[in-house]
Formats: sequence, C-alpha cells, structure tokens
Amino acid sequence: MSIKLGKNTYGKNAVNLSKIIRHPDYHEFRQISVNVILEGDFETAHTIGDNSKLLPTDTQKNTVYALAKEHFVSSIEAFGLYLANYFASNNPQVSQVRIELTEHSWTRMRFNGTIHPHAYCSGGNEKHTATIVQNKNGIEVTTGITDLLILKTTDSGFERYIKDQYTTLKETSDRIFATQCEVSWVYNSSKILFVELFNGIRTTLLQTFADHHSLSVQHTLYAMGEAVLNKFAVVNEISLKMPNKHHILFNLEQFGMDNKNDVFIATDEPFGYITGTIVRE
Ligand SMILES: O=c1[nH]c(=O)c2[nH]c(=O)[nH]c2[nH]1
Repeated sequence: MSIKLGKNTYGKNAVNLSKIIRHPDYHEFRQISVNVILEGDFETAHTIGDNSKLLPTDTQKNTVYALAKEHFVSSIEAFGLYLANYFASNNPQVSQVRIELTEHSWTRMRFNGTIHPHAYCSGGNEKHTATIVQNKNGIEVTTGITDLLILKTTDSGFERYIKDQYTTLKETSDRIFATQCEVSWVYNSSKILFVELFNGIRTTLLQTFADHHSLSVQHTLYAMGEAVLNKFAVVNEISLKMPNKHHILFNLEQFGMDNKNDVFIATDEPFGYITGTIVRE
C-alpha cells in the first residue's frame, strides 16, 4: 500500500491591515483582514523537505501590505483580484490562489448633521466579506456579509407545523424575528461595480427582511435570496445562514399579570439554525 500527499494548501491567515486614504478635506479609514491560501506543486516540500517551490508565508504577508499602498483604494473585491492575479502570475508553481478578505465597519462621526473629517465610531460587528479564487478555469468572486444582526418586532409567525408527543411550542402569528445573518453571493463576472452592487444587494436583503410577511425563517430566507436574484442579473447564486435568535414570551401569569406579547426572554442557546442556497434553474 503506497501513501501519498492528498489535497494541501498553505498561506498566511489574518493579515490585518488598516489604511488612511487622505482626501483634501477628509480622511477615509479602512480596516481589513486578509487570508492568502495557495494550492500547487508543493509535494516535495512535504515529502522530502525541499522548500525550493515555497514562497514563504512571511513574504505573502509583506506582499499584502506592499500592494495595499497602491491597490487598496476602493473595494475589497478589487484589491483581492489584484492580489490573486499578482500571486498567480508571479508563481508558476501555484495552481490556485484564494484570497479571503473581511472588512470591519467604521462610520464617520456626525455632529449636528455635519460629518467629522477624521473621527470614526465602530459600525458594529457587521462585516463585508469577499473571496477571490483564481485558477486555470478563471476567476470567481464571492461577496458577502457576516454578523448582520437584524430584528423585526412583528409581521412574523410560525404556525401549522408538525405536532407530536414531544411538541410544547405554541403556534404564534406574531413573534419577534431576530437573526445574525451570514450571506454570500457569487458574481458571474469580475468586471463589475463592486461597491454599488454591494450597497444595492445589502439594501435589497434588508428591505425584503423588513417587508416580508414571514411564515417562518425558512420562508423569509428564501424571499431574501429570491429578491436578490430577481434584481441583480450578475448574481447566480446566494447562500444565507440565519440562526433564529429566540425571544420567548415570559410567563407573567405566575404573577397574575397579562403578557400582551411585550415581555420576552432573549435566549442565546440552543438556537434554531436555518441555512439555504438559492440558485437560478
Ligand atoms: O421559523 C421557524 N422555523 C422552524 O423550523 C422553527 N422551529 C421552531 O421551533 N421554531 C421555528 N421557527
């Protein structure tokens, strides 16, 4: 029985980078984290310790900072495409470059309607993500959002589900719907307006969540994905992960009080976890 190396990758993870883009009248601040993941002809590095085909991960990290100076000026997608192409075209031993980018949200401070030129507040946990994969088949760009914490106080219910001997859940036509959504979508082109598309798709997701008459998390997950595919021809596929962050009606009857659907226990665990991918047929 012979033994051989199976799938393998290497690269630098969590290359954390911040950048000030100095405009004449204000400073733009960006903070990102980049993972570089290479696949290729690295068998002898593993089997006989021959490092001659290895671009050190330390050099990969330095390359991210060096290329950020000139090439991280607009979207993380555009920067990721530049990085992927740089590593692919300068390293014949590499068969696939995968660049994963996460952008942290910072929002400029506002006082009496005036935006401060160089002071920022955290924009919360929500992050914009992008993954670029470049190989012999071409280039694929996937964009997404993580930690998108959203909630609505009504227009959500859960009824007419299976009931068996262990069912205790009460049907409701009016409940809180809260989720920490993770969404990602695949573009069918890499020559598109990434910033405008991101903003448009994010708004479409939020608007659909807000306006949808939700009969379940599954129902709204599908509606959100469907709305994006209907509106954006450059998106072929969208995946959503929607943990159900339960807000359970608290029993006030034990104190002789009515709970008119206004006092809840917010529970972290266990939580319902609903995921789905919506594609074009
Ligand atoms: O929207 C929901 N989907 C479910 O599958 C489910 N299961 C459950 O207990 N509550 C809910 N809510």
